[in-house]
Amino acid sequence: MERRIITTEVTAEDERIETTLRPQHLKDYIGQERLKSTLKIYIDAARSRGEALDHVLFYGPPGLGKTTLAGIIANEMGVSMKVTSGPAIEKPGEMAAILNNLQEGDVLFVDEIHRLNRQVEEVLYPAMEDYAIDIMLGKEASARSIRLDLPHFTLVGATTRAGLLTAPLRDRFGVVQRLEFYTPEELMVIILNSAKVLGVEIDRSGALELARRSRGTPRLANRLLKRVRDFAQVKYDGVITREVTDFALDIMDVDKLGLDQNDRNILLMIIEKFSGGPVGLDTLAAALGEDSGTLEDVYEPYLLMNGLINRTPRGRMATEAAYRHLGLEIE
Ligand SMILES: Nc1ncnc2c1ncn2[C@@H]1O[C@H](COP(=O)(O)OP(=O)(O)OP(=O)(O)O)[C@@H](O)[C@H]1O
Ligand SMILES: [Mg+2]
Repeated sequence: MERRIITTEVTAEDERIETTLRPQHLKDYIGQERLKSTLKIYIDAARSRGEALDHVLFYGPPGLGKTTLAGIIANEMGVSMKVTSGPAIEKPGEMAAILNNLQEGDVLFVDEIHRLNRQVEEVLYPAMEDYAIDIMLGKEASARSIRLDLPHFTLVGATTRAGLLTAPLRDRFGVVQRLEFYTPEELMVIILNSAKVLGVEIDRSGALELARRSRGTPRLANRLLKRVRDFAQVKYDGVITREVTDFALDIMDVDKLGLDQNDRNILLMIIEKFSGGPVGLDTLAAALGEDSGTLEDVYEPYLLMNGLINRTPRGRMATEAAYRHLGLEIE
């Protein structure tokens, strides 16, 4: 698929602005109310006992704030955070070294944790359960393993693909939390905050419209805010209003629901090529030239949430709302 402004993948530009826009404390983190109140209880309890927080797994679509939450946990616990990711660690020894360098209470954040290979993952089992690693010394007949104690630490794992996590790994997390899409009202608050940090002038109706078209995703909201600001500066007097937002997002091909051409292509494919469905995930992915995992975890959740597609035992179906949204007649 074509490169899109509304991609939820991290771009180089995002990396720069995300560090400045990322909330540092729970009280500044907008939305995810249920998750926040649960987390707050665990954090307060661990702190009052003077213990490390239990291991936490965050899952959900990209750009909803998993990495941000990991940082917040470290800040709230008053500890440091070490960051790594599933694909970055190739050998068990590398994981053992990372674990061995942690300080008491530290947060180890493992992004894309579903991509750890099996041997590396096995190092985590005793580490998470008993705060220990087993190290093999010697070879073959003379081989023996010694157990090395680790400081009590908190593993925070993040994944967009919870279904790919192995059961033994998933079971070792005491806290498992799913991130939800944000409401337009929540995104509006995030946008107004970001605008302040970026020194952009925006009015409430501009912010709300931008929020409605950001696919429930803060990362997109921040990215679209920056693009709309460019339009406001060049074409208008610098202030982002509803009119500027509409103008800019229409040009960027982001529609009223926040769908872009790629999202609409998925709906059109189901409707036109597969008579509205049902069509199996793999068949649909092949027809679109897209990876089925990406289709399922990146594109589908938002379409599902908006009631544009249904998942049935026989495959995906376009709903009446999808026909209506695209201005098509139901056959
Ligand atoms: N609740 C929030 N309040 C304010 N800003 C937020 C919130 N959640 C996320 N953001 C903003 O969105 C950006 C993306 O969030 P983050 O990087 O934490 O997402 P993620 O879930 O880790 O995504 P990925 O799955 O792609 O790694 C952050 O830099 C931050 O600016
Ligand atoms: Mg992240």
